[in-house]
Amino acid sequence: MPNWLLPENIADVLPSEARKIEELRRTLLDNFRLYGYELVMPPMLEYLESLLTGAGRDMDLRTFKLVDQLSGRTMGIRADMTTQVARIDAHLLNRGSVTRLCYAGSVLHTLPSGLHATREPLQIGAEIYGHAGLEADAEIQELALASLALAGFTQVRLDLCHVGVLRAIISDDPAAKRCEAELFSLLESKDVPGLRVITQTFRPATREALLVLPGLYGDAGTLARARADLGSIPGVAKALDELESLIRLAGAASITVDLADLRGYHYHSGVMFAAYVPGLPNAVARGGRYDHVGEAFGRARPATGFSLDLRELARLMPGAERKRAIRAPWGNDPALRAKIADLRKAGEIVIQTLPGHENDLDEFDCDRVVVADNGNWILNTLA
Ligand SMILES: N[C@@H](Cc1c[nH]c[nH+]1)C(=O)O
Repeated sequence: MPNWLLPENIADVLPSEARKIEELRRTLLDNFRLYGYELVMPPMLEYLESLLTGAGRDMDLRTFKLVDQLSGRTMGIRADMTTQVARIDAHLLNRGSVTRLCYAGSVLHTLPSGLHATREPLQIGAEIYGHAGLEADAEIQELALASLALAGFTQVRLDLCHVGVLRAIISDDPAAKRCEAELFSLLESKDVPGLRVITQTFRPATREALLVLPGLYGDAGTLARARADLGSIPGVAKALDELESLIRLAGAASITVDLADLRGYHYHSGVMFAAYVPGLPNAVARGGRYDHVGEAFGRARPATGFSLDLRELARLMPGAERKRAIRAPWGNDPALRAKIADLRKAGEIVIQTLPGHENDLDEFDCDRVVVADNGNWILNTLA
């Protein structure tokens, strides 16, 4: 085995891809800043208990674990940054008012989420703490759509869901509550035969409602169907009201509803959404409300946010144009060095040709060259 072989679903990022990713990272973070989001940088690894606080079993399975040689305690490498940021809000900042935070960093997954998915996504996201109203969810959805638009995706569909519907259905049925984790995964995969089997021991009303859920997807009219089928269950109407209000707040965005699309790490507590672009089966961004995570860190704070994988988004973006650049000779002449420094100060890429490499191909599209002209260094256009 060659010693440079990388593990499965782990890859180097080569220059042209790295440039796309990095430019997108900067663009999105700059845009978050325009909305008032402050950048935070949680650690790559931390003690397992704090890392998994508030998150479900899926996150535990996805987290790489190792032993800390200093303390002897088990540490985990983050698989998701959202709960870390919730901890920062709950413990470190201790602000009473609304706090908007954003972040970008690598996360690691023990297992890939799909056959070709990376195990090292580059997660970027934004979160609002301290506002329980749907206005915060609407802002987060707007920001998710704005981020995708900045990446060149204008035809985006938002798929809405509400975890309160499932929770309301099973709340009075102890047998169903014990199977909550299994129900989540059966609903996510719309596995109706599986649902039929698992619900056999549930109350008939719970069973009936759960078997209806996978079919409740489509345009906003789905909410009326859901009301007719499930509206009498305490708690369901409130969740559907929230979805309806959010659709109204979202205005022009293209929105669909899928009441079984509960994918995620199961820390969400209310409205959830997934963003889809044409031709791709997997969501390019996910988000939603997770009001109880802060509580686990000692401070209950309403919370909502979204995140996406920059590597995946950059891969899907139309090919980046090669950057225009200037070629310059190598030399020690102070006038040449000053000319090059001025050009770089003005934001130009200037590549000095090292001796013996005059005929090498450039990674950059060099359309100009610095040449000597009567004792001056001037810029000439390259054919
Ligand atoms: N981090 C979540 C999405 C999210 C961000 N904030 C709230 N939810 C996920 O990866 O599914």
